[in-house]
Amino acid sequence: MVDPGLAARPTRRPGPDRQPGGMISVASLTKRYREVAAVEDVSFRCEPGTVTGFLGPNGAGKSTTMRMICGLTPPTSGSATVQGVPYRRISNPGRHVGVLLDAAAQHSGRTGRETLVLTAQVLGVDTARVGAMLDRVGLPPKAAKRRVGAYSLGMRQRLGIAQALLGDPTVLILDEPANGLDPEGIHWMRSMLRDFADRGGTVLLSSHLLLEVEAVADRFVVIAGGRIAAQGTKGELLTKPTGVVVRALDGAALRAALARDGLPARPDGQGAFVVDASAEAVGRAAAATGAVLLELRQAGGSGLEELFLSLTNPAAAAPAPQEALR
Ligand SMILES: Nc1ncnc2c1ncn2[C@@H]1O[C@H](COP(=O)(O)OP(=O)(O)OP(=O)(O)O)[C@@H](O)[C@H]1O
Repeated sequence: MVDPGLAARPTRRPGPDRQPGGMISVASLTKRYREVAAVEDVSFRCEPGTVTGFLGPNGAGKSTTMRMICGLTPPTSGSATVQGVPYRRISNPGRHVGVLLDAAAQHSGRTGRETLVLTAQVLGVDTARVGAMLDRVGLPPKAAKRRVGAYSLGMRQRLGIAQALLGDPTVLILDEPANGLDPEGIHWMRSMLRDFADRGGTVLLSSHLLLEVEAVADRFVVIAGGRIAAQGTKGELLTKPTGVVVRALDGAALRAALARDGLPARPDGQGAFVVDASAEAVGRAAAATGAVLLELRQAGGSGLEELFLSLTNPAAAAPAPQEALR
């Protein structure tokens, strides 16, 4: 549904009374470059109040998808909207949607401060906000006076995030924003994004590094070879732990003991067995034959990283239950 106010208003008053973030909606988005299918039939939604981690290996199609959402690359087919409106139809979009797609694309001859002052003027934002914004992203006054051409990648990322936030948007679309950030910067960015979403904002955040977004994202969209490989919350994507892992000094004796008690055991490939039974039942079976146990614990579910690797590079990880994910 189109929000008529979004396209009609030239600017929107920022402040505590701002509207909740808009929905990002991507429907059957496809982009082909001659024979290369960069993005194929990709659909997902990002809800207000959430951080969506957009994950995939190099060349998976993340940047192309985000460029299509932001109206920079025309799709071959399909559509993308922000709060019901195609990005290009949003009036003064920087007041609604903060975008950082390529931190290296900033004008290298301007200082950081000049870059933000210019952005503020274009957006119709009070240039007095620039100082506070530089402070917020951790660019000290001395750095703000230097030309962007002399900035490190991490400093450019901070400047790009400041630019994205300057119009006090309710939606953030950030492509690999943690690239080049130091550990303190990554920690700061996570807190900033979490706080942004917790105040009702909508965040779409891409990365090829799962662990980078795992700490902050509510939902994950995994893309590989231009197609959606999986999407959902962490809870939806991971298999639940079942059974116990048990290891004994004498594995063969333990297996025989478990079989005697009707407890089927399968080797985990590392000298232990996974048994679909309670720890007590397994412990009692072992005790009855005097087996010496070296380990007895609850089996873990599949980790998010293992899942990500199995979806994006099947050769690198044990198979994941993909059928359950689609
Ligand atoms: N302008 C273009 N012309 C031809 N092919 C392109 C173009 N832009 C992207 N591609 C191809 O589309 C595919 C997806 O690229 P894209 O940059 O979207 O991936 P990505 O997931 O963002 O990768 P990375 O993590 O490395 O940034 C790649 O095979 C890429 O080579």
